[in-house]
Amino acid sequence: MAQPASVTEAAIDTRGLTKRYRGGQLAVDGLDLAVPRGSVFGFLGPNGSGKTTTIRMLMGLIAPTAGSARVLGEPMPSAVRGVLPRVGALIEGPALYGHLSGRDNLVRYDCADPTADPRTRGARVGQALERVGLAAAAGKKARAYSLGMKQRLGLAAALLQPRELLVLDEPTNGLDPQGMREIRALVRELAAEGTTVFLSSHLLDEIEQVCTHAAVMARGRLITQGTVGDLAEGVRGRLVVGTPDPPEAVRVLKENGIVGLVVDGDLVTGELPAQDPPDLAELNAALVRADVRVRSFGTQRGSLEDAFVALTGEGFDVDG
Ligand SMILES: Nc1ncnc2c1ncn2[C@@H]1O[C@H](COP(=O)(O)OP(=O)(O)OP(=O)(O)O)[C@@H](O)[C@H]1O
Repeated sequence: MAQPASVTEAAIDTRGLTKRYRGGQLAVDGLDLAVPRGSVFGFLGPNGSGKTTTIRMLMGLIAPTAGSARVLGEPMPSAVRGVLPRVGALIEGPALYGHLSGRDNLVRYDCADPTADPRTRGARVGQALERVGLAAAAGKKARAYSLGMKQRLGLAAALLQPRELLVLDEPTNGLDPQGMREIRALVRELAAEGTTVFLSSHLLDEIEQVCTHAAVMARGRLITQGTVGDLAEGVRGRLVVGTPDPPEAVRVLKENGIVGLVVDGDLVTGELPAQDPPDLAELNAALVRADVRVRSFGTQRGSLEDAFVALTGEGFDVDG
């Protein structure tokens, strides 16, 4: 039997999506994004690269200047009423009532959702609190919550109903390492249950830890997208040689075409040239022939950060 189009299509699909703010700022420029169903998709870029603007267009909060977006197979923003109940979103910090308890914030939120069944409300609120680890603190006023607890409460609000897609804008922003680990564990758990998760982050290691796929943004443009493995693999690894004779090692490696040599203590690292890279066994033999004592010899896999720097020619920690 043929699958309905909404199941076979990508969870998020944009064509030439563009946003120019009224002040003239081109925040998102011709974005073609394809988020496969079932993926944990990292939307990566430094501050100001256009991530939040994209998410706001995807959720129908602002209209694009040009281009189109489909979410769960439906055009946005025109199908926003039908799409939003199928999507859990955590955008720009949850809007909470400080004088209400965590539990009452969720009840209030659920009451405002016309698709939510009031008969199951109590049970669903309890489950969502349990899920994000706030069951014990459910009766506490939200203003007494730490930043991490507020973030988790926002996530609980997104989880009050089963969702096909979760859209999380910088879900670990401002959290301590323990809070970050908890959110990441929860994301993995949700993904394992089949929910597609689209999360933005400016943290490369976070994307490498939880995501199956990623897209990289810089100055409003999509630099690259694909599986995290492929993105990191596109970057050549660095050669790393451990030796008590760094000056001699540098000389021999240079003679054999290794570039960008750096000495750090007894470690010598360098880049393998893209054209005609030397055979690693031959390289090792050349070091030994020149009486360079070699303690360790190998290549280090390229990281997503290396990929970003290689693709944009700039460091990742750019403040917007
Ligand atoms: N309402 C607005 N009016 C005018 N310009 C805006 C508006 N919102 C964002 N911008 C600008 O658009 C660009 C992209 O901003 P956006 O918030 O989408 O980036 P981001 O990648 O989400 O960064 P951050 O992580 O800091 O939120 C920035 O240069 C920003 O200053």
